[in-house]
Amino acid sequence: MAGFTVAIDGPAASGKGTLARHIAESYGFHHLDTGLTYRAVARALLDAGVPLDDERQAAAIASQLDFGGLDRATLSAHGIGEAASRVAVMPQVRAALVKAQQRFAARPPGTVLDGRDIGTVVCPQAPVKLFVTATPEVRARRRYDEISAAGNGLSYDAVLADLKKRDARDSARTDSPLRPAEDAHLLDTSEMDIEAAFRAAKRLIDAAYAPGASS
Ligand SMILES: Nc1ncnc2c1ncn2[C@@H]1O[C@H](COP(=O)(O)OP(=O)(O)OP(=O)(O)O)[C@@H](O)[C@H]1O
Ligand SMILES: Nc1ccn([C@@H]2O[C@H](COP(=O)(O)O)[C@@H](O)[C@H]2O)c(=O)n1
Repeated sequence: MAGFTVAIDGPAASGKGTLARHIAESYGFHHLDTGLTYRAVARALLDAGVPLDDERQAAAIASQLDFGGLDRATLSAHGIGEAASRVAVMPQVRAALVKAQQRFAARPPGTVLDGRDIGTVVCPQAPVKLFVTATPEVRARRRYDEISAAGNGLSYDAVLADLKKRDARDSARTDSPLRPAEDAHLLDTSEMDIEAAFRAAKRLIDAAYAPGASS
């Protein structure tokens, strides 16, 4: 019996991961930040001194990735996002990761996956799809605050430029570009705090989710 899946997509630093974690905690669902899977492949290539565009080696790493060992604290470093988005253009890497992400998505009683292609490719049958956005300036401000609080010295302008560059690459790639699924609910959090975004998502989930029933 398949579990209930909440599919969350959106551009960098839109707040999709924060929202996904709140939903998972509130409903007792398993959460997968699929961005970490692309980041882990990029990290492994960088550590091994392998060029980021070596599709064969990248796909081999992707097909053996241990989803249980993804360490958000180290992989979420700002610089790895750029490397991950270069790795994420390669179809063989995506195919390997999507297969494992789909296995994860079937876990009972339910799952929340966040990324760029969850509603369109990984879980097109998900009963609830959210596309989380905010203006580039708001997203850059949030990410800048996060990076500054961690003691790192990037300027706001550098963060904004990085986010725009990564969003452009993610949206323009041929395989599984960043875009909302046709049946996704748009959630613009530019003027919402984390709690308001969660309340809006909860209304949509509660309208579709009956605990104990299969999806
Ligand atoms: N609605 C919100 N209001 C204010 N701050 C928020 C909101 N949502 C998220 N944040 C903050 O913005 C930053 C980015 O959020 P988060 O990491 O969830 O984004 P993301 O879309 O998952 O990013 P990435 O694509 O890099 O994985 C975090 O510091 C988070 O605490
Ligand atoms: N489903 C996904 C998730 C992520 N990516 C790529 O990984 C990069 C890093 O993701 P974050 O969510 O951690 O920022 C992202 O820029 C994408 O290139 C993806 O393609 N598909």
